[in-house]
Amino acid sequence: MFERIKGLKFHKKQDVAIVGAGITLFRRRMNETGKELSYYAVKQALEEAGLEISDIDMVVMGSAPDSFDGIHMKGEYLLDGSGGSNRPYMRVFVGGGTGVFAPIAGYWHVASGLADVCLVITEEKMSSVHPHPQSAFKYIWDPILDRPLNPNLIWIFALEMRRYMHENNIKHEDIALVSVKNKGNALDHPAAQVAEKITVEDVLSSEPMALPVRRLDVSPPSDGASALIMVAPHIARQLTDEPVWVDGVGWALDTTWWTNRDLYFPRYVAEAAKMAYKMAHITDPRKEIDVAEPYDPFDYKELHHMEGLGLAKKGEAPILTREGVTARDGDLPVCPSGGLLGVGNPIAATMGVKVAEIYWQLAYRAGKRQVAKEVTTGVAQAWGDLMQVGTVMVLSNKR
Ligand SMILES: CC(=O)SCCNC(=O)CCNC(=O)[C@H](O)C(C)(C)COP(=O)(O)OP(=O)(O)OC[C@H]1O[C@@H](n2cnc3c(N)ncnc32)[C@H](O)[C@@H]1OP(=O)(O)O
Repeated sequence: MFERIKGLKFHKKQDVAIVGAGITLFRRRMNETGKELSYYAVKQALEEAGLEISDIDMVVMGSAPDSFDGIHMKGEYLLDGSGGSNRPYMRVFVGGGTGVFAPIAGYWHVASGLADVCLVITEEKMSSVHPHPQSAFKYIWDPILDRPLNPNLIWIFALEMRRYMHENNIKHEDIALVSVKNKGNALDHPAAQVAEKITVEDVLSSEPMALPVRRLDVSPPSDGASALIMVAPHIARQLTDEPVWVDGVGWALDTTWWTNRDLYFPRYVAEAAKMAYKMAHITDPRKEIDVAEPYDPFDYKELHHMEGLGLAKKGEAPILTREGVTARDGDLPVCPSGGLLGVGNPIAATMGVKVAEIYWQLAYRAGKRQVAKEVTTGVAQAWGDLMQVGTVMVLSNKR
């Protein structure tokens, strides 16, 4: 098969299905190593797929900066817990975008025909960083122009949130609704760290971090792991009557210079989505996507990313949220998992609340989190790196 995606030539040997997923509890897990967390997630995914570790052809590991676990070359460190020994194993990494980039790399392995069964495992252990995970973020910036300003992520997101609010004339109340929705949805997620029934007033009166950002606008640092099993069609048909297929993948990185991007719109997500939608033959995402998991480490980011994904026009995502369209029983459920705001944010391991959640929704295996409407197509997206990467995957339960 030959497809051409936005100037790229792509030879697909076979389709790719997801047949199992696993996720650990997201918490400060000081007593367990990253290897142990990885093992728990892999075991759960294999059990769901009905496979043994000996059935795995290749392993893709995704994890964000080494400094979180405090172990240089952490891919090698995590190899044993990830089931990667004595088979082809690779680590991929685009910071916070890794939770969707790792399954994109799993897709390459199977779609190219190199593997029929690929295990994708993502892990993060942020509690290892002293005095606080924010101190590790300090070292991701340009050493000459950015670092002397001593930025942390909260400080940077305050700039971006302010710009988004200003450009689209959006009030903090409208943004806070995302936190209320996602923390409420997370009450039904067994892995959740900060699930809570809260109000807009709770968000607006929570501790100021770097205004306009307040504590309840923000996801917490977490430890955790998640896993996915991606297989060729002939294996999928042996394992399940309900495989979920990868229809499109896309990724894009914008410049790392803050001054050269307009922070009100995530162009990197729009470029990544364009690539994934083209591959999935999606021309009108608002109509054709039934359920979405955009990346939501901060409440305004869900809105920002919905607009980047073409699920809402620029400045329209807060209106859809206010009207209940994005609720779990709405016309376009967004973050039915509870997202990073409710389940937690162990950076790369959020694959378990993004791609895995869309897989569970499309396989009708999401239990209490299952959205009310009938679903055939969903999109998962992640963001991060130096806050300029978009990674997108479109899934569907139809062939
Ligand atoms: C690409 C991306 O994903 S970008 C986003 C990357 N992630 C981040 O930047 C993390 C952002 N959040 C934070 O750094 C922190 O939440 C802060 C700085 C806002 C608050 O941190 P602190 O007040 O120092 O809290 P600290 O991290 O010490 O945790 C203390 C407790 O509060 C909880 N907590 C921390 N932050 C939050 C939060 N935002 N919401 C709810 N609970 C929280 C923790 O779970 C912890 O509970 P535990 O003791 O039971 O484990």
